Amino acid sequence: MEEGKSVGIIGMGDMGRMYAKRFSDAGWRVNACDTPDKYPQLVEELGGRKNVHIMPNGHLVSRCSDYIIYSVEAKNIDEVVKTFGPSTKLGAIVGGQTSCKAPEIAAFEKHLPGDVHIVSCHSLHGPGVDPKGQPLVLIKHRASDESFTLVEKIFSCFGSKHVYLTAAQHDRITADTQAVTHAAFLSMGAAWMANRQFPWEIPRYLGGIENVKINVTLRIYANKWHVYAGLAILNPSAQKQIKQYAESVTELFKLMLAGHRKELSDRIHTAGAAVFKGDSKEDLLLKDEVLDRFSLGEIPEQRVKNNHLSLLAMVDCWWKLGIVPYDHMICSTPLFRLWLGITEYLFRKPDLLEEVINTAIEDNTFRADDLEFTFAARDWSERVSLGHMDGYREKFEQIQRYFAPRFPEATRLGNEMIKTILEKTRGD
Ligand SMILES: NC(=O)C1=CN([C@@H]2O[C@H](COP(=O)(O)OP(=O)(O)OC[C@H]3O[C@@H](n4cnc5c(N)ncnc54)[C@H](OP(=O)(O)O)[C@@H]3O)[C@@H](O)[C@H]2O)C=CC1
Ligand SMILES: O=C(O)C(=O)Cc1ccc(O)cc1
Repeated sequence: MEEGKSVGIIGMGDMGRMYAKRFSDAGWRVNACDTPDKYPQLVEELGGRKNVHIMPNGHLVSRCSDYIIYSVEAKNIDEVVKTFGPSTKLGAIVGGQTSCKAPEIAAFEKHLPGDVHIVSCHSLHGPGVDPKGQPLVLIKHRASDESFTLVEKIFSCFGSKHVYLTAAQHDRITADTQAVTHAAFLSMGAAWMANRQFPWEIPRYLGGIENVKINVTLRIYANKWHVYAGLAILNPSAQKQIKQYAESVTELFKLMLAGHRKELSDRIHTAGAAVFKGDSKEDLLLKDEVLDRFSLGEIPEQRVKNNHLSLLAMVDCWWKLGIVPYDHMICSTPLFRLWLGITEYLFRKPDLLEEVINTAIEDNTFRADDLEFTFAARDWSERVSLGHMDGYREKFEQIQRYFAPRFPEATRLGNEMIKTILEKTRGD
């Protein structure tokens, strides 16, 4: 270990704990705290762990640690850095693990003493995913080469792929990848609840890419609302993406309702050509046999057709915004790779795409589902544009309660699915 250097972690939630366990297992001294009320509980849970030192508050962590990571809610970052930043050890390095860097860097610049170095980070995966091989964004915002080298050395135990970005680049890319992906899955959950459906009980939503939709939606709703609210509402680039997604959903749905086959088909093919430029015979990111393995329900013998409005709108949205999602693979999360995997699966199979367009025009049994999905996409977009955390939370937690009984099984299956599928869709 580098001459007794220590890591401080402020915020011992899901990500902070994962970091603390991995750093301490690698031999680094970890000084960690959460809010003072959680001190006794944290001491009991982790106090006996080798190299881990639980402290009552962030002042104590800040004054004795060499690299301090704020792993708190993005919405609280200003307040927390304001409180503990002035206690930072002279010449130490400070970083944050929030999913949106504009408010985090602003808080550091505002509240940290001038002698403190700033190197921020962002693990592009949730706490239950093995960091090995996953992207880890590192932002050398205000730091000597020596400080940056120390941070890289501390993180080397993760085995993640280091991606070097500025804070602004980070926020632009994560708006394209994370924020808009989450908008799609959040809307699916909202639509299923509005129709009082549990999709794993409905043949239309079982097997193949439907499994990914269900598992990922439940995975998002099983997580904490503030993670998604933070990266949608606080990221200055995210609103535009989420708004375009809602517009794409609405416009495609109107073409379907009006039965404008040619216009719909032309638009879908134009968008597909812009996004999926490569050779259509290239290996697909996802394959049927993998997709079918992870079902929460009994897969019907005969696959039920779907018009996949959510996927068509995603490609339309990328096209309208000039986004080529493959350009972001190096900086992608597991859920983004799954999402890209299923859109690619649809658009690189011409027969399936034609079937989807026919279904969209001819099969009116989807209208109720699509209507609710369209309302949901627009409602999420409006809540994000209004910028009210409480409005976002209320909707998220209502839907969370609806799906909660299935979280344990969905999380287990989702973990397996992500592990299997990610082996095939690493971000390189
Ligand atoms: N979960 C995920 O999948 C990922 C999350 N992130 C980001 O990492 C950060 C942490 O997320 P996550 O661990 O999931 O969230 P959690 O809510 O599990 O953890 C945040 C913790 O910080 C605590 N906290 C708040 N204020 C203080 C304070 N003043 N002093 C000490 N602790 C405090 C919170 O306490 P309390 O609950 O009482 O407020 C909570 O325990 C977020 O910014 C998130 O966006 C990044 C990658 C993935
Ligand atoms: O993979 C995803 O998109 C997730 O939902 C998990 C996640 C959430 C927040 C992050 O900042 C990074 C990863």
